[in-house]
Amino acid sequence: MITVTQALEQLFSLTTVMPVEEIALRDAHGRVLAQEVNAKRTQPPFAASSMDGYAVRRDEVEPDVMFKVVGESAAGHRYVGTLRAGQAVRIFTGAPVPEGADFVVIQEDVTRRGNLITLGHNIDGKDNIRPAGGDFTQGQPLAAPRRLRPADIALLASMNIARVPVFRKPIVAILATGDELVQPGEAPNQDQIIASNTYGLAAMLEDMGAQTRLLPIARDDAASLRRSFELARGSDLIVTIGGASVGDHDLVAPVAAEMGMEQSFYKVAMRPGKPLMAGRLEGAAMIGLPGNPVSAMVCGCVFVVPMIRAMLGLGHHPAPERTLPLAQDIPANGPREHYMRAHISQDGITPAPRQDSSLLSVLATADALLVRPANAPAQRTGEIVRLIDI
Ligand SMILES: Nc1nc2c(c(=O)[nH]1)N[C@H]1C(S)=C(S)[C@@H](COP(=O)(O)OP(=O)(O)OC[C@H]3O[C@@H](n4cnc5c(N)ncnc54)[C@H](O)[C@@H]3O)O[C@H]1N2
Ligand code: MOO
Repeated sequence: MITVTQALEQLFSLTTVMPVEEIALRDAHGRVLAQEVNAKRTQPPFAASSMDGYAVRRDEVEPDVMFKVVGESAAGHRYVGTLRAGQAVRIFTGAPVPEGADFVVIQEDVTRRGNLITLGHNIDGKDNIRPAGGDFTQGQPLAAPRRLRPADIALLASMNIARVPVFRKPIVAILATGDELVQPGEAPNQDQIIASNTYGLAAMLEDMGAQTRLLPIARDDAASLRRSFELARGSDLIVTIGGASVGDHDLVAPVAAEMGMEQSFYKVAMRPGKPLMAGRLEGAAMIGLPGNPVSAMVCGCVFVVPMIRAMLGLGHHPAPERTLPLAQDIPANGPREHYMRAHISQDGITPAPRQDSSLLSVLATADALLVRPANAPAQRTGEIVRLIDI
């Protein structure tokens, strides 16, 4: 059996970076910027007032000094003309500062009578002016690759970039197998259960930027599986769920092999997730996840999400980890790396008491996967351990 790190390396080598497409800014949230883009303008394009008040000349600002108000500069409508000695221009937040002015007195520090203003006594040295280009200048880059967050979308809009080059979403076909499975909403017979991890994985991978296709559930026979694999054609990644172990009805590997799958590996020294397989099928990467719902979801987090990130040009990185102290003693680990469903509190991290890989209710209420290396010794409360937030 290979290690999780070795398996991840092999999975990355099965991936290719998606081609670039150009999309409307409105659709770009969450997408990965594929090429550096450059600001098409300078922001602000003019020196702008940051407050509502009066634009004047700094060298004339003193308590009790009077100015004559000669006009107005509003956002979108500048004052045309040059400010002369003894003059003030009424100005509003975001408006261009008139020629000749280099200071804005806020209106709270001014008394106005008709066209005359008198300055008060509380004026500090702050000019209340945002210089031209104070945010960014024309040509300023936004570097790629980068997953576009809401603040990036606002910045790109401000840069007047209406169309954005992004990596195409990888198309992921998700294929569940098993005579016992029916779709949510259907009526199972007494021996059947509901296909669950298909839906969980689709949600997880869509969150990461994939486009998923849920294929019809394949029955436990070679012909049905073959038909499902054929429906997966045209996808960039095929994720199968179940049928990966050693039972008489575990047909994924033999059917995929018969269809030409070049296998990279089978079985990883991890818990849950041991009967994981991967390879290449008709130009697409393929990963076969174990059927146990928690095993499939843990493998999704540890392997499939990093593959999607790699396909989106974000590099070859394992799921991000951090560390916390243990909130209780834990026993030694066995020979497989263990991804324990765990809870986080002020005291640190605590593994859930039940770790069976069928328990979705435990996974759904967990905060993290506590990562225990193979053969880790028993550890005491307060010792530092690794975890993946989920
Ligand atoms: N003799 C051995 N038996 C098993 C071994 C082993 O090494 N020797 N490994 C065990 C481990 S570990 C795992 S994990 C499972 C993986 O088995 P499969 O990948 O073949 O999965 P299935 O047998 O098809 O299903 C397992 C379990 O999960 C349920 N399932 C499957 N698909 C779904 C789905 N889409 N949604 C919800 N639940 C699903 C299925 O009904 C089974 O209960 O093998 C062990 N056995
Ligand atoms: O590896 Mo299985 O995924 O332990 O339940």
